Amino acid sequence: MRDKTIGEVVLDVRHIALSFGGVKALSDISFDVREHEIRAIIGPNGAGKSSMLNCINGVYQPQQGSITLRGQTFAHMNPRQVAQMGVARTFQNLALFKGMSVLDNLMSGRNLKMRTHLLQHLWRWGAAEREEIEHREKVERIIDFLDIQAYRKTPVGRLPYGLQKRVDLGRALAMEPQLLLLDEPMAGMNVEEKQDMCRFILDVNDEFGTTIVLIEHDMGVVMDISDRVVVLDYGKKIGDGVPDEVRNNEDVIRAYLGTAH
Ligand SMILES: Nc1ncnc2c1ncn2[C@@H]1O[C@H](COP(=O)(O)OP(=O)(O)OP(=O)(O)O)[C@@H](O)[C@H]1O
Repeated sequence: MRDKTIGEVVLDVRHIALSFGGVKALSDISFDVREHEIRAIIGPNGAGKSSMLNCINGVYQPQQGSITLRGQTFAHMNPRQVAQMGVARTFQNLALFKGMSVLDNLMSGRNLKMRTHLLQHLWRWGAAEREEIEHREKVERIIDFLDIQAYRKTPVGRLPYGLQKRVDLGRALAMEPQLLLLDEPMAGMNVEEKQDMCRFILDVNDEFGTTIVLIEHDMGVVMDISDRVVVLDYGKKIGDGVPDEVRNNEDVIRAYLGTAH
């Protein structure tokens, strides 16, 4: 494990329950995430991982439980409010504008950070221009960091899937998040692309100090990079701890042997 300092609890999930009609997607789920951690949520298909992430970023409203983000507890917060609290997210099926360039997609990630609005643009050209330059500089830094300079003008839809996932990570990073939620960032990638993505996740964590919650159904991929792992199965938490504890947990072994993973 790398040498790094794990801090205070920044996200505290308590007794979350979520149902869709008769389907219990999540039952009494509790776990916490500490500053600077890479925290994985793993589990077989349908275990409730995406539902959990959707509760954290305000897309789903759980019927029970609470989520505390940097000391602020919320029952009903919408995704925009959560984003304004410094939480960014990538999506399993990508949330990119396929016809737009890499650069413009990354600029779209800075929307929340833009202070000057249309009216101000009309009255205060200078301020708006300065702000635009500042945003572009931030985005250019992310482009360098993710090593995608060669594609900055390319429409995202023309890029191979692995690179599109990297751009989606860049769009989330453009929000300068304190907490980054990654929804299966390695899904659908070949081995080399997975290694690259692991490297970028570790670098984001190291260089920006970003706390990361990562969901994945492939246990092997996340074990090397995660500080602690929560395991869900059929909406219940069956394991929680450092990778070695989770690897040797009998309930976890049983859940994974019972599936095709
Ligand atoms: N919007 C929804 N409406 C109805 N049922 C849902 C909805 N979202 C999730 N579910 C159900 O909740 C359960 C958990 O699904 P979820 O997508 O959270 O699991 P997952 O662990 O992310 O699975 P996967 O690895 O396949 O993405 C499943 O039974 C799923 O069918």
